[in-house]
Amino acid sequence: MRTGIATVCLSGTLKEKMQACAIAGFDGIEIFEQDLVTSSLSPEDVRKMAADLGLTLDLYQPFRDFDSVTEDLLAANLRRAEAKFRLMSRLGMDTILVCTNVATATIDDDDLRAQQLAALADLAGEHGVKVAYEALAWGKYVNDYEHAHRLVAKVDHPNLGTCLDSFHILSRDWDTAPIEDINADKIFFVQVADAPKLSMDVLSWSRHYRVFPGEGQFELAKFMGHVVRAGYTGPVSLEVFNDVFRQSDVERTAVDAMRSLIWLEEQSAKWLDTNAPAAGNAAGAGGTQAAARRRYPMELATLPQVAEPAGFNFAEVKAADTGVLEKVLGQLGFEFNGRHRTKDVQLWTMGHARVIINEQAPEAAEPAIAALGFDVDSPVIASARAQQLKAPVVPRKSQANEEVFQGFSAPDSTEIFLCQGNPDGTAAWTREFGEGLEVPSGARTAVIDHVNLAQPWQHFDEAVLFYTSALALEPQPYAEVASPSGLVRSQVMQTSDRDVRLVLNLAPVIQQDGADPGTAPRKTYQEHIAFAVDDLVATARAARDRGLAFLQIPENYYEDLDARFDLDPGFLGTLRDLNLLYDRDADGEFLHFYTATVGSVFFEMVERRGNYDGYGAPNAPVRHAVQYDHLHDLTKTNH
Ligand SMILES: O=C(O)c1ccc(O)c(O)c1
Ligand SMILES: [Mg+2]
Repeated sequence: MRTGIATVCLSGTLKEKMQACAIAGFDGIEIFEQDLVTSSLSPEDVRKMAADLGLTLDLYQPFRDFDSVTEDLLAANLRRAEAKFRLMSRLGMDTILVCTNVATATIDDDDLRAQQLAALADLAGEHGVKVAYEALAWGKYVNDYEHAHRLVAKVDHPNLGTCLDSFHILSRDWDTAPIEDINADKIFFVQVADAPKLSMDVLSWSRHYRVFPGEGQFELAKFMGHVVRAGYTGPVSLEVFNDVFRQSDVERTAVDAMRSLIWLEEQSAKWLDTNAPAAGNAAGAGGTQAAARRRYPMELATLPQVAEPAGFNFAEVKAADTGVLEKVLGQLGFEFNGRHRTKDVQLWTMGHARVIINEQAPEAAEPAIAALGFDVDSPVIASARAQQLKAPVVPRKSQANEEVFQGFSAPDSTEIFLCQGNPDGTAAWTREFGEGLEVPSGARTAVIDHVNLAQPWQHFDEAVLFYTSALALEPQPYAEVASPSGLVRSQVMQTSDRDVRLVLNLAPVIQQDGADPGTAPRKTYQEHIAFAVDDLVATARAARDRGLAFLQIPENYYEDLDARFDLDPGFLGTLRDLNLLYDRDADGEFLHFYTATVGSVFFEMVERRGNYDGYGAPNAPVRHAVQYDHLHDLTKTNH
């Protein structure tokens, strides 16, 4: 699959964008007109720079508001087009995207449109240019790819073809199956973008909220499957208008973009292998699906295959002064299992929940989540996959006879380790802390239930794709939770059996009182690790007896809880007494409590009753508000 990206996806100057695209490994780029017009580089410079960087210049775009116009306007539009064709010849480019008219169209007549497009194609032919006609989802008269292609077919000119853009097609819910019926020679270009499902006008959605494949909710593998079956072999090029990507680090965004195409290529191959072509498609006849896929002219690379992770292997917290972490874990009921024989780390366990306290933090570093270990079938295969998806490798020192973990840095800089757990729930590496520390047991008592990681605003989408593609977690639609410092976007990534649940939170940055203006706001991201136990009330009582500082829940919460659930007064009293939170739905019940925050980390204990599958979402605003209050109290007493 030839990969491409439109310069409009990235921040920086045209030169910076081109360099970042080459570093990330793209085959070619689309030049977005504004990037050229505003550049100090001459078209000849751009042509040379692209050649030097090994990038092909695949598409010049957009050319707007051409068709469905009066005769006067048509003449002006042809003149405008000719100027662009001349420019393209200086750039050494041969394909231009012409999008359907949104602004100046006044005549809704397909015959007239076809005549006008034919005139454009004739002119393009004189300049050796190919016109790729794209239906914008908000085009005045033409906003559907099949309509645009009917016009292309009607004109039947070698210099006029179709541009398929997944956003315009999937945002309108158009059926993608008819793409297969388009003559491949007539598909001049394919653009891909994903997007979250939002209910807003399609223009604003398209201009601000597109994301890279795998970061939204469109069925892009299916879209691509139909494109491949049509016989298309040209570039598959990202065109993502996104406010965040356009202001974040250009090289990093380009790598995120490339990862999305590598992943989409694999997903498209998988889709083709598991979906039978409609009867009559030549390549579908006989043989296996995979063999059928290989008969299509576009070659699709695949990746090392991994199953979903089977569970959390460990969580690691790090601090310069680990005393308070040790205290809190002890109060929660964790057992200290000793120190590692060669490294400055401690092991704490409760059932099969393993927490490593890492003492190798820089001076004055406050407690924070540093790493997560996941159980996978084959750490080597999973690691190969992650590396092919451009995940940055984390070196981890180890001695002879010690388990070597394959590790990667996630976009939020949490280190992700790929481990091999035992079927009895134990982990072999605990031997490095002492013999016989873990009791084998199939029971899922005291395990890591979920981990909640705060995401910097500019890396949220990248994180979703990272965990989806490298770790095979399934993203769920995101929710927004009210907090005193703003809405917190919260997205669950999980395995189908829920043995791994990761919650990504886009946390607003709180400007603390008294912070020096002009200095960067102190990060107040809070992250947490939640452990599931069998009897939360007993766990809470024991923790209270050991002196644990619970997150204090306001009385108003319990009054509201009673109003909503009509709870037994004794049970309500217990919840109130122990600062427990409660939720219930058709599937079951959820009891949980939180510890006070230490550094940027806090802990949660949960009990899931029945098949309760959530996280106590109605309680999240209460937690945020109490933590916010507490943070303010702390900053006030500091000044
Ligand atoms: O938003 C637009 O105007 C626009 C322009 C060119 C495209 O290829 C496109 O998909 C959208
Ligand atoms: Mg487009």
